[in-house]
Parts: sequence; C-alpha cells; structure tokens
Amino acid sequence: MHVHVNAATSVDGKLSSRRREQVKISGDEDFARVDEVRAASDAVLVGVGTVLADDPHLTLDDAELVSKRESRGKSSHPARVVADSRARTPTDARILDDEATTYVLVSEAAPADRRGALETAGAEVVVAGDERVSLPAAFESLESHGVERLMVEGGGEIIFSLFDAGLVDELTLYVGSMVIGGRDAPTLADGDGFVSAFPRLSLQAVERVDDGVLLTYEC
Ligand SMILES: NC(=O)c1ccc[n+]([C@@H]2O[C@H](COP(=O)([O-])OP(=O)(O)OC[C@H]3O[C@@H](n4cnc5c(N)ncnc54)[C@H](O)[C@@H]3O)[C@@H](O)[C@H]2O)c1
Ligand SMILES: Nc1nc(=O)c(N)c(NC[C@H](O)[C@H](O)[C@H](O)COP(=O)(O)O)[nH]1
Repeated sequence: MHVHVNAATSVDGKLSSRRREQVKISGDEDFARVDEVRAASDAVLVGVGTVLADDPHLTLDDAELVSKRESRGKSSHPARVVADSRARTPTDARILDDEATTYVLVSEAAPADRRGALETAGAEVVVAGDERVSLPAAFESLESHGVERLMVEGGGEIIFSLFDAGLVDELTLYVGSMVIGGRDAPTLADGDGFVSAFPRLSLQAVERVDDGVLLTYEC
C-alpha cells in the first residue's frame, strides 16, 4: 500500500493552536491540490483527535473530480478511515454520513457498546491491536478491502505513529506564512518523539503555492 501523508503547518511547525481548533493555514490553491490528492486515493485517514477537533467530512469538494472518479469506475468519493483505539468517534460525526464508506479502526480495548453504536451508524469497524490500533495490521485489512493508495490528513499523533512504524511513503507539507506558537499546540509529528534513528526524508520538490511553500518528500 502507498501511504501519502499531507498536512499544513505554520512556519513554526504547528498544525493548529493550543486550543486544538482548526486553523485555516492553506489557501484556495492548496485546498484544491488537497482535493486532487484525495481524488487519486482509495481512502483518506485521520486520527480520532482530528475527528473530535475538526469534524471533517473528507469527501471531494469539486464535482468535476467526483465525475472523473466515476468515469474511471471508482466510487464517487474515496473511503474514509478513522484510527480510533477506544471507539470515541461520535455517531453524528460528518464522516459517518452515507456519502462514502467509512472504516473505523479500533483496538480490542474498545467498549463493545461503542463498537455496536458505530456499526449501527453505518461504520465498517476493523479491530486491530490490543490497547491501541496496530497500524500495520489495520493497513493489511484495508488492503484486503482494495485500499492501495491511502492518504493521511493528520493529526500529529497519528502521523508520528506512522513514521515510527516506517509506514510513510510520501509527505507533502504546505508551510503557510504564519506563526501559531504555543508549547502545547499540535505539531506535524507529536507522540513520544524520536531520540535517535530520526527518520530522514528525501526532498523531491519545493514550490510556491498561495502565500506559502509546498514541500514534497519521499520517505
Ligand atoms: N493543519 C493540518 O494539516 C491538520 C490536519 C489534521 C489535524 N489537524 C489538527 O490536529 C489536531 C488533532 O491532532 P491530534 O494529534 O490531537 O490527533 P490525531 O488526529 O492524530 O488522533 C490521535 C488519536 O488517534 C488514536 N489512535 C489510534 N491508533 C493510534 C496510533 N497507533 N497512534 C496514534 N494515535 C492513534 C488515538 O485515540 C489518538 O488519541 C487538531 O487540532 C486538528 O485541528 C491539523
Ligand atoms: N490541508 C490542510 N490545510 C489546512 O489549513 C488545514 N487546517 C487542514 N486541516 C486538515 C483537517 O483534517 C481538516 O479537518 C480537513 O481538511 C477538513 O476536511 P473537510 O473540508 O471537512 O472535508 N488541512
């Protein structure tokens, strides 16, 4: 499976503010590019922290991209995936509407009633891992459902885990020309952090987009 992480940060590397509310970092051109990456993916993944903070929809905004997918024999929108160890996704979350298939990756520790509630709300629940979602095991399961290209839209906890597990193939990072600051504000890669064996990336492209910079890396 090809895993493509896409995110937007401030110049100081923050994904959002210390309030963990969504901050619009990208401009129109970058959001249009994000829509194209979504359209080229079989599924789009976020962590439950992002679902709780942003309530994203993760479908395609551009009707032309929808019809191009349909003409290629694909579903109208990529599937949506939430990494959610304890099944905390609210049943009225926008990602659970019926516009696209939604997989909720949970661990064995997820309460049975929450799993049941998510299934009733239309989610395909995938169990992988004991306390926390095992990303390699969950990705194998997604592959068996035909997910060959997976886009990841954050946040910082899940992105760190993906780098830690060596699962990232490509990173596109939009750096907006703004400062957010805050020692407790989420960054591109949070988690426990690395103290050695820091993942090294290979810079492929640098491009001016909107009023910021788009960096493309092979990982
Ligand atoms: N600017 C951007 O591009 C962007 C993108 C996404 C999110 N955000 C922001 O990021 C913040 C949310 O990020 P976050 O880091 O709090 O949450 P997150 O989205 O990374 O979700 C983390 C949660 O995922 C679950 N999880 C399941 N398996 C896991 C695993 N193996 N490893 C790690 N987590 C696992 C855990 O419950 C964990 O708490 C919000 O403020 C949001 O606005 C910004
Ligand atoms: N590329 C990007 N630039 C930003 O400035 C920003 N704040 C996000 N944030 C990612 C986050 O997950 C958002 O919640 C989804 O991008 C919203 O997706 P929808 O429009 O609801 O489909 N992503």
